[in-house]
Amino acid sequence: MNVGASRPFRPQRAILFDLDGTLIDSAPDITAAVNELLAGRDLAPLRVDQVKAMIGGGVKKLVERAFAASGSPLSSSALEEANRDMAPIYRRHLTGLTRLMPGVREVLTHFHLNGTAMGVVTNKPQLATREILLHFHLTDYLGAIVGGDAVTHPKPAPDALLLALDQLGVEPADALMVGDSSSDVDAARAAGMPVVLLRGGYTQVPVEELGADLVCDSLLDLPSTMQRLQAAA
Ligand SMILES: O=C(O)COP(=O)(O)O
Repeated sequence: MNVGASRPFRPQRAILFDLDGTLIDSAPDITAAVNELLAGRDLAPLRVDQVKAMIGGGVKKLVERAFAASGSPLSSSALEEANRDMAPIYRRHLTGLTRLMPGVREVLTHFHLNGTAMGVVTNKPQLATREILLHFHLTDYLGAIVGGDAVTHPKPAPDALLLALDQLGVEPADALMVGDSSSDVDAARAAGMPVVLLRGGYTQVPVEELGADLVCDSLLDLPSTMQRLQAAA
C-alpha cells in the first residue's frame, strides 16, 4: 500500500537509508541507555514509546529530550556533562535488544543484485553506526556509511546525504532517500532528492503529513513500488 507519488520517479542509481526506525528497531536499546543515564541521576525510567519519540536528532538531542520528559530539563553545561556521561552507556547498548526491521536483508539483497548503490545516512554517531551494521552483517551491501558526527551539520541539513552520494559517485537527482521522519524528508529536499517514508518508524507526526513523495507500509513494499512507479514515469 502506498500514498500516491507526488512527482515522477526515474530509475534510481542509488538509495540512501536512514538507520533508526528504518533499517533497525533500536528503540529498546536506546531506551535502556537513556534509563541507565537517568538512573544515575535518580530519575525514573522512561517507556520505550516515550523514547521512540525522542530518536532522530542525534544522541545529544536524545539526552536533552529525556531529561525534559523526566521533568528535569538541563542547562547547557549540564547537558554537555550528561551527553559526555551518555557516550560510554550508549556504546554498551548498541545491539543487545536491537532487531532488523522486517525485510531488510531481502530488500538490500534485491537492490544489490539490481546494481543499485546503497548507503546509510543517520544521526547516530559514526562508530556506533558501523558497529551495528557489522553486527547485522550489512556492511557489504553499503558503499557509504555516514553518521551524524561525520559532518558539521547533520540531518535535517543535506550535508550527510550529499557526502554519502559523493562517496557513491551518484548525483542527488539519480538517488532516493528512504526514511521514517521529518528530518529525512527535510534533508532529502535540501539535497534535491526524492524521498520515500516507511510507516512504523519513529515519528510522532503521521508519515502521510510529512511531505514525502511516497509512503510505504514497510521496506518489503519498496522494490515493487519502485518498479511500478518507474514503469509509469
Ligand atoms: O537520532 C539518532 O541517533 C539516529 O536517528 P536516525 O538513524 O533516524 O538518523
